[in-house]
Amino acid sequence: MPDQAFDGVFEKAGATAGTVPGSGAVPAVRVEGLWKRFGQQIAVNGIDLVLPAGKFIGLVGPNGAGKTTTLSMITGLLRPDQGRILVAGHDVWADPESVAQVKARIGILPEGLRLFERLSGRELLAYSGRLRGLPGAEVDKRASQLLDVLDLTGSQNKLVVDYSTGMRKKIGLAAALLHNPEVLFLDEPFEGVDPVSAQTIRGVLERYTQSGATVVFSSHVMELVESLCDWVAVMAAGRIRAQGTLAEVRGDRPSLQAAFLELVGASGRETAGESLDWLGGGAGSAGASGSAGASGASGGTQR
Ligand SMILES: Nc1ncnc2c1ncn2[C@@H]1O[C@H](COP(=O)(O)OP(=O)(O)OP(=O)(O)O)[C@@H](O)[C@H]1O
Repeated sequence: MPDQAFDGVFEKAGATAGTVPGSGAVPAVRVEGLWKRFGQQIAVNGIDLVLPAGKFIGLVGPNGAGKTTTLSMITGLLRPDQGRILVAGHDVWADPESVAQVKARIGILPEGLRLFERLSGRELLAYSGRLRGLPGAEVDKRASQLLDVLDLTGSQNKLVVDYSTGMRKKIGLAAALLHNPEVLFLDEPFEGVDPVSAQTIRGVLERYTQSGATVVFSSHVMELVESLCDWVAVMAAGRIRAQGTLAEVRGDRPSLQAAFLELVGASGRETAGESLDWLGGGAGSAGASGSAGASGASGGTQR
């Protein structure tokens, strides 16, 4: 869990950008008419999105909804076909210079995280910090604090290639936080992370948002989003189905999960699988007509 030792990293979130995150004046992200197509597939279908600063924001949607594509365009990794994106008031795709300016203000933990495998965890942080232009002593201090809080001090000299999935998420998160960004984008940050590490990550992120910074993360786990986020955007089939405070998106449904299923048109899927009447024991696994020979070399022996 974050403690006093961590104050130095987050106490002036966004100070390097010269703005006051969380003031409410400028949204962390504003997206207007955003489109992305891959061949015949429309991944992002003309979306508008406003994500307020200083919030813990969940971007949720079923598989293939367009979440990763949207986050990639917002973070300057993938060029949109059409539309405008402002991050902390800066137009991401206006020109090459603006992409660089936005990248300096944000941190990213992307999907399918690719790290420099032949560096140790500590070397990776040192490299990330220097790449961000931080002085060496400051990088050392922050790296030590992050390694400590994320329970990686004991593994700091191990090569990243030898890290477990959860350790990779944590060192990736540390690298994304090191320069104290204004907005942090995380694609499935809790995937493959054990409950103890998840709790640690959660504590770090909560503290970070309390300092005025913004976290935008994608997830499939509604309970997690419901317990962490104060703002939610629901995406399906390349469109935004709902966006607003957790209470607004949930409406009068009993849970975010219920609201989500309704919003993405998946209510009533509880009976999905009924057509798989051959699946499972005791349902006549040999089949109705003449399949015993194909499936039952043991001569129809049933266990
Ligand atoms: N590089 C690509 N080339 C072709 N199609 C792509 C590419 N990237 C994404 N897509 C398609 O765009 C759609 C949206 O994909 P995306 O990865 O953004 O969804 P997602 O919401 O992040 O899904 P998941 O929750 O499964 O990670 C999908 O139909 C996907 O197949």
